[in-house]
Formats: sequence, C-alpha cells, structure tokens
Amino acid sequence: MPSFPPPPGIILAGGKSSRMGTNKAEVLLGGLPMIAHVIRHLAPQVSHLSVNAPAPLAAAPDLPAVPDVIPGQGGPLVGILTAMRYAASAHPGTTHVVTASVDSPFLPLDLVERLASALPDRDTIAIADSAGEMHPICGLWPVHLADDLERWLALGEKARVKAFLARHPVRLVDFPLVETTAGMLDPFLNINSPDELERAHRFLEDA
Ligand SMILES: Nc1nc2c(ncn2[C@@H]2O[C@H](COP(=O)(O)OP(=O)(O)OP(=O)(O)O)[C@@H](O)[C@H]2O)c(=O)[nH]1
Ligand SMILES: [Mg+2]
Repeated sequence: MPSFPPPPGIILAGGKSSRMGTNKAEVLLGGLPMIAHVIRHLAPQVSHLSVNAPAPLAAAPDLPAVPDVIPGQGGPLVGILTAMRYAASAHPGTTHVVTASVDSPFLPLDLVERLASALPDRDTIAIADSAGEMHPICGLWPVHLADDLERWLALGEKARVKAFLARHPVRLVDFPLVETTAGMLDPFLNINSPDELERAHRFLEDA
C-alpha cells in the first residue's frame, strides 16, 4: 500500500505466565522489567502504545491498560480482537493495529515499517517470521477483521492464531537474525521461563 501512517500498537500481556511462574511483563532483564524492553523497541514505531492486560502494570504505569473484550483468558486471539476493537474506538479512522508479545524484548526497530510495506491491500494481515518460524502474535492487522474474528471465536473454535490466519490473506515478512558479540540473535526470541530469561541476558549488551 502506498502510504501508511504509523498505526497504534498494543503489547499483549494478558496471558497466564505459567511457565515463568510470575508475571512476565514485570520480570527483570538486565535491571529493567521485560515490558520496558518491549516499549523501548516498539514505542518509536507506533502512533500510540497501550498494553492488553487486565489492569495497569506497575512496570509500565504510563501505558493505558486495555482488558480483554472477552473475559476468561481465552488465549492470544482474544488479545488480538481486543487490540482491533481498542484501536478502532480509541483512534477513529485507523485502519490497522500492530500487536507484539510482552515476552519478546528484542523486537526489530523496523518491525512496523517492514510489515506495512508488505501489505498489498486493505484485507491482508502481515505477520513476522524469522529463522523459518512464524510469530503470529507479532503482526499488523486490519481492524475491520474484528467482526469476523469475534464471530469465529464465538463458534468455540480452539482459539489458535494460526487457524484464524488460515482464513485470511497473509503476508509473512522475514526478519534476519542479528549478529551480536554473544552470537546470532533471533529478534523474536521469546522468553517464557526463568531459564530462558537467564539465557537472554547475554544478548543485552548489543540489543
Ligand atoms: N489478552 C490475552 N493475551 C494472552 C492470553 N494468553 C496468552 N496471551 C498473550 O499471548 C502471548 C503469547 O503467549 P504465551 O507465551 O503462551 O504467554 P502466557 O500464556 O502468558 O504464558 P504460559 O502460561 O507460560 O503459556 C503473550 O503476549 C501473552 O500475554 C489471553 O488469554 N489473553
Ligand atoms: Mg511466549
């Protein structure tokens, strides 16, 4: 699509953090809460930033908290529906919303620009991909898909993001690994457990 103003962005932080054992948004990575790393990477790329969580986070008090539009921790797709609904109502006229996962602290600084430039039309969803793996939480979504997503969730389908994507045109956008002094870094490195958190520290110097 020819011109694309920065869209609003939402960080999905409404999960259970069961593998981490404590709220992933607030665990410390190099002295900063994980969500602070996500904010640092994403905020410069979006028109407004908010967090999809049941209540404001102590680690990100300035971010508006947007609770799931369907209560009950129905999975990440509910967070994506929430992002679409919120973007459309809080930012009238917006066509897209970008979503990212709270447990990806090394997101590319050209994430939104590259997702946006991959969109051929107003119906296509752009999703990040790296090292041959799709990252379905990190995407640029047309907000007009909200009604279809809500109907689909109401059917009681298992709310898997990949299954919803299969119903729509999707462009996968491949992001390269980043060379660091600690080795090659996948910018979508996903930190789910205390072990993964510990291992991620080595990338902090370069990221
Ligand atoms: N809004 C919302 N987001 C969710 C939900 N479940 C997962 N997510 C988000 O989806 C992303 C990927 O989920 P996971 O990595 O499995 O996170 P999680 O569910 O918190 O962690 P585990 O309980 O360890 O699986 C994260 O950004 C989560 O916050 C949900 O029910 N609602
Ligand atoms: Mg995860």
